[in-house]
Amino acid sequence: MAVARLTDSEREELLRRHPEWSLARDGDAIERTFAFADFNEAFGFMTRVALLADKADHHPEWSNVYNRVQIALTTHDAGGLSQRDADMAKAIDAL
Ligand SMILES: C[C@H](O)[C@H](O)[C@H]1CNC2=NC(N)=NC(=O)C2=N1
Repeated sequence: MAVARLTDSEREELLRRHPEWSLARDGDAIERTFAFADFNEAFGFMTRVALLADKADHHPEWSNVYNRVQIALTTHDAGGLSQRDADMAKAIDAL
């Protein structure tokens, strides 16, 4: 399914609203790294993100090493950033 990519000004707005995320992959993704007290906390967070992501049918690209979780958001169906990534960043930031 085709999804619209964000315009440059929409991308800037996304970063303004979510300053802890940064652009990656030539502006086609945003990334954020989270650090927790330990693995249990990190994995609990991942579980909450997983439930959100599946409900939204929008899935993160991520990795976990002990207490750290690195998340990249991009929209495969758009070949870059879309409103779905902005919505997911907002939902993750609200956890
Ligand atoms: C068929 C299904 O709705 C699509 O493949 C969804 C699933 N999750 C997705 N997640 C992400 N990050 N990008 C997508 O384009 C995407 N598309």
